[in-house]
Amino acid sequence: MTGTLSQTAAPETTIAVALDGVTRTYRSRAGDVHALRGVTHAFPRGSFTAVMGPSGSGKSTLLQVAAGLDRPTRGEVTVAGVALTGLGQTELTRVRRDSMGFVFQAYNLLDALTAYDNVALPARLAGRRVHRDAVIGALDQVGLDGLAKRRPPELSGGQQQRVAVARALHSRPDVLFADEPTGALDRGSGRQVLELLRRLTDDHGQTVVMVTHDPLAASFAHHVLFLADGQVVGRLHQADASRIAAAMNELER
Ligand SMILES: Nc1ncnc2c1ncn2[C@@H]1O[C@H](COP(=O)(O)OP(=O)(O)OP(=O)(O)O)[C@@H](O)[C@H]1O
Repeated sequence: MTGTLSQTAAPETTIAVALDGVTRTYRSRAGDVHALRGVTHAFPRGSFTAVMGPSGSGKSTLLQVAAGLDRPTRGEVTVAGVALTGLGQTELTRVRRDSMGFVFQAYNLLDALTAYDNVALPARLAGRRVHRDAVIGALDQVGLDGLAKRRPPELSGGQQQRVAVARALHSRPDVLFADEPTGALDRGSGRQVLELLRRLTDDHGQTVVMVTHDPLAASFAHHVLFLADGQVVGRLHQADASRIAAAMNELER
């Protein structure tokens, strides 16, 4: 661990991800676009939060900035006690690799590799030793330990997405970021993935931050954070899909 990281690390924190006054302005020839305007929010450890809001409200930008894939114009992002601002690219890459997992709408699995090898691949690419128990453990967590030798084309869409979740969990991340993880799935498969994300938080203390357009998907989360025009405009706790849909309708009016 580098000096910067050890100075800023606070492992006892109950906050997995904190955004403090985060602004992100895109500068373009047509003028400035204020994608995030002073967002302050703490994602507690072991919580499942859905981020919702109308198209263009800043959801993807929030996820990118929280995950250190993009830097805020102003404000601070802290992940697992580490302040990301001021970290160099190498340190940032290391924090991302060690503390964060990512799941996207597209599973991004390699068809030529088995489920096992897809889960192990990021660690292998990073030159790290792969422990069989850890890979099987990650597949077990997503309910696929019996299918470790299958290749993606031999799995359903929902099973493929669960392999992608296992791959993200293999590094034991502090936080799992998911961007529309059920966007490409039918309702039943999507439900399995959402139940899995909820179980990971309830039973294993995993923190999950998920961007979604779908009120039903968001209803699996503990908390829903609503964005509009780059700002946090509402929060719901343990809400059902109809309540979330009503809140979205209000925002889209
Ligand atoms: N690279 C960029 N350059 C300029 N403007 C951008 C860029 N990326 C996003 N924006 C703008 O920032 C605002 C927020 O975009 P963002 O993608 O975060 O919204 P979103 O809520 O995820 O939208 P959607 O639901 O449509 O995916 C939008 O006005 C968008 O046009």
